[in-house]
Amino acid sequence: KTVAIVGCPFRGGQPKLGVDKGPIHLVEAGLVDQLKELGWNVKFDGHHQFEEISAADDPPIGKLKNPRLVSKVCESVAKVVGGHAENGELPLTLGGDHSLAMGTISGTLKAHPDACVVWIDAHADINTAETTDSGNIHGMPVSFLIGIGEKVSEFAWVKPALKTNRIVYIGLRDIDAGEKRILRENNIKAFSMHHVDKYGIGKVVEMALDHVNPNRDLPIHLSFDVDALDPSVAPSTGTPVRGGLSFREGHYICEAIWETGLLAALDIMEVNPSLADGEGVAQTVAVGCSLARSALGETLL
Ligand SMILES: N[C@@H](CC/C=C/[B-](O)(O)O)C(=O)O
Ligand SMILES: [Mn+2]
Ligand SMILES: [Mn+2]
Ligand SMILES: [Mn+2]
Repeated sequence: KTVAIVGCPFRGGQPKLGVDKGPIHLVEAGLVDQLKELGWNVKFDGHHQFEEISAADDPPIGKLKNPRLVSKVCESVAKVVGGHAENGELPLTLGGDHSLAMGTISGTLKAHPDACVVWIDAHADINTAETTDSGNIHGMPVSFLIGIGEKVSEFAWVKPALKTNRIVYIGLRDIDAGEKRILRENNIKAFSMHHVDKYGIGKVVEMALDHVNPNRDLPIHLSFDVDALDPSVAPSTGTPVRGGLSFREGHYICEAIWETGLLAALDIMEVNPSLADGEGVAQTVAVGCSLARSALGETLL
């Protein structure tokens, strides 16, 4: 089996510097060799170089910031991820901010139209152009993927290919009012940290998969935003929120998804190596690598 690492040094979906350095830190922590150790044939053709669009050429559209840049980058990522998936490889996208998931999931759905999405995050990332307060597009990718909200012509390439019953969230705890309404109105299944506390992570993952993959026969795209983890576990990330997943809960999710044998694509997003102190950065990068390993077959026994 081949895993294709797609390094995406991109920060245009959010304002903090440094998240574009996530991929290089993850690779330099030894991720390629770690995956080879697990028996994977690893394809890594270097980090993608995204063409810049100057701020002067990319004024906000409504509230949306860097819209043309985000759109262009995500469109190219969709082609790359879709290409790897169509080659029968497993694309492992390293972010970079979570707006990239507009590209990765579009790519996966092109190769696997019946794929379901397991979205691990403190946030729902489902704001539309109308509901966003920040205008940061890393808070919006899911709305484009399911095709809700006013159309933004720059994003016309994003097909509404994700059905609302094919996505499930785990780890939510910082949702905007508009997003709560969208989740409710679209009957989108979401397991917050309340549910994790109430049922335990094992039951939550089972219920999540029962919802999006009842017969365990659909390919799974796992999109993991490291801010789903508690900030004590992954401090170096742009939008940390207290009360998150423990180290083990995060890794359990990845192990359980691997156990299904249905993993088709993986995103490890929002590692920003420029925010915490040295120890916190090393810890966050190491957890990004270990989550990837767990999702790709590393077991404890
Ligand atoms: N909901 C907030 C936060 C978005 C967080 C995005 B992240 O999950 O990708 O970190 C916003 O819309 O700005
Ligand atoms: Mn490539
Ligand atoms: Mn996110
Ligand atoms: Mn998040």
